[in-house]
Amino acid sequence: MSSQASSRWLFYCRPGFERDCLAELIARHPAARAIEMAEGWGSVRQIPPIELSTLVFPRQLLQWVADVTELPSRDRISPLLTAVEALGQRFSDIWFEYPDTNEGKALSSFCKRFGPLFRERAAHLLDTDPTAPRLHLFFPSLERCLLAIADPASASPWPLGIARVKMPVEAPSRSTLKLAEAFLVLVPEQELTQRLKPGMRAVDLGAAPGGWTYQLVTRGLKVIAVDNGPMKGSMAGHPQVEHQRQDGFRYKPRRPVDWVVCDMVEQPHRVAALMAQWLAEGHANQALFNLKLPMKKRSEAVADAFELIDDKLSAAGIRYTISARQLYHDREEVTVYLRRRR
Ligand SMILES: C[S@@+](CC[C@H](N)C(=O)[O-])C[C@H]1O[C@@H](n2cnc3c(N)ncnc32)[C@H](O)[C@@H]1O
Repeated sequence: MSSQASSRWLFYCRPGFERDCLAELIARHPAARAIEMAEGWGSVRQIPPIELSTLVFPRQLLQWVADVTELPSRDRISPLLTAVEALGQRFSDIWFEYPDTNEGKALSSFCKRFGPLFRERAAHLLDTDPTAPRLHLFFPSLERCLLAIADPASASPWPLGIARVKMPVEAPSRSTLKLAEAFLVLVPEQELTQRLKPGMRAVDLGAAPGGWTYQLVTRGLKVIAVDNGPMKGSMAGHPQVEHQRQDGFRYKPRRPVDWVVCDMVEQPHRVAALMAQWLAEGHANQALFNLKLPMKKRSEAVADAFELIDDKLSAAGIRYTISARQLYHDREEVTVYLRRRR
């Protein structure tokens, strides 16, 4: 059984944050309505196309085109192929996806087996043009598949919307993964090597035990690590690291640095105000920081932090760009990249 519609959107997110996605979409487009909400994903209607990079909670946003239900276990390929052919389009690629949940793990094994078999039968629907739309076959269960389409230029370039990063063995904490992922997701790929390069200087506020500092050091930066706690492992006494045992809310560098990063566990409005102050006073041109979220009204807390940053930077006459995302390695928090524009 298959049904089609064209003005619907499918989003993926961290399980438990579906309502935050919806709140964010409604804040942007008050006419937006939920069609379906499930663990780790949801579908909405009545919103015009939105750039994923301007959203915080969704990891992926795709145009929802069809819903194929009652897939028979003996042959899931035929009904799906019929539904895909009915779209009358060719695709640069086909991705096989599932919710990022415990149940999704079983679906992941299924997708690994099913993907190559389906792709073989759907070879005539593939286009060599890499800018052609990408087809996503999203399996909420073994019996159901949502067909959705991505514009490869604006959708997340990672399966499930998750940029996988490897845990480096020498990093002193798992938090290191957060900063590694943030650089991939929040800094435009073509700009990363210019904006983050050897010889630059950074301040890491709330640095201990040193996972974020490690990411900066391995990219050739010199880091002032501010924390009353000890730096550990490879980051203790490292020649590129100057450890300052000071309060991160009071510390200011003697001369401007290229980056300030901040992972202090604090109220989001305090961190937002501090980061805006760093840019407004010219201590750094780029800031990357975490905002720890409250239990409720999380999208409002992010919007309030953005407003506070805008008030402070506008008052100082500073033009800036800001983007934020709840990363795969973020739990009850989001990561923000704030950059002064010349
Ligand atoms: C989540 S941990 C940081 C982990 C670190 N980013 C890493 O990757 O290893 C938070 C750190 O912030 C520090 N912190 C909290 N409040 C602070 C303050 N006011 N000044 C300096 N450090 C602070 C804590 O001591 C703690 O080490």
